[in-house]
Amino acid sequence: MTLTAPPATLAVDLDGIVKRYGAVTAVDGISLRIRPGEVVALLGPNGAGKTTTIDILLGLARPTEGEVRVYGRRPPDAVAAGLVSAVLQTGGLLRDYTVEETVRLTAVLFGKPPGAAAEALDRAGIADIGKRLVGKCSGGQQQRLRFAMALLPDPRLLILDEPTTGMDVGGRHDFWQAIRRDAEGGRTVIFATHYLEEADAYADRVVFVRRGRVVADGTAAEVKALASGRTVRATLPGAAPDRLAAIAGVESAEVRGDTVYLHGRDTDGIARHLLTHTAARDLEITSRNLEEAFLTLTADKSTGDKSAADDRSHR
Ligand SMILES: Nc1ncnc2c1ncn2[C@@H]1O[C@H](COP(=O)(O)OP(=O)(O)OP(=O)(O)O)[C@@H](O)[C@H]1O
Repeated sequence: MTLTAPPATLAVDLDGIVKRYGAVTAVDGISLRIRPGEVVALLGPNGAGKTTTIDILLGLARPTEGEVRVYGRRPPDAVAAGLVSAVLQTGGLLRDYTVEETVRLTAVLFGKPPGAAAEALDRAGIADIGKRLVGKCSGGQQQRLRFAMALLPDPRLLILDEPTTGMDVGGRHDFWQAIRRDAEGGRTVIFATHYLEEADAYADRVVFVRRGRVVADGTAAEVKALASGRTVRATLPGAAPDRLAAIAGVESAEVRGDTVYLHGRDTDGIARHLLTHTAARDLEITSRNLEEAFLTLTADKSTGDKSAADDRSHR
């Protein structure tokens, strides 16, 4: 997919970003273009550079090298203009205020009319718990409160750094429902998460970061295919692994008893070969899940297609 829009219309344009803290290189050359309205998940193991990238987008850290633009502006200018806001994991809430008071106070700080507070509560899906004390809210409700507060400047870009850590399944579901509903109005959303199923379920696009670099970038389905291809499983008694590995398109072959497992990207071609040139039967083609893709892409011996990943990072 090629991006044809001029750079000024991009929500985020990171170009060759490097961030060093002394001897530590937290970000090692990230280039990423995000269009308005995209919901993008940043995934990666601990220390991959996700938070540092987010800090750079929020103007909290300055890159050592490279250029960054948020809606065509330097991050501090974009934040000052109310184009960007963030939902961070902890802090920022006063336990003895009610949910409604908290949002109203924040609206006053932003110079917004009281109606803005009611709208933000509604958008975050917490209008019904407006009278509840913040200290009595669950983790998920508190995150939706932070979301409501972040919505007050009506930002064009919303950034969330691991927003659902510690929430139960129901809380996470409700939180993401509120974010997704809001994003349907065209808001750009970037979130870092450790929950792969969240990226799979809620992001239009998944960016895998490892050691400060983008190792894969695409839809969850594309990233899964890029990372690990698919697997053809078949019953084929007496199969020799080296002959299977020689079939066009096979990247790895495994034999367990009478069952063979052939991994590759052109699984249709592999299946066709098995059916026409061997006695294989009971064929089954399966995708690996995002969890396996993640492990493959972030392992030290990555089998990810680096050149394809690089192409995608410049979309
Ligand atoms: N202020 C800092 N000073 C020194 N090193 C830092 C600083 N901030 C981050 N780092 C280092 O940079 C690397 C990237 O950290 P970062 O927090 O961006 O990763 P992350 O992907 O967000 O990880 P996690 O998922 O654990 O939050 C790590 O090795 C971290 O220790």
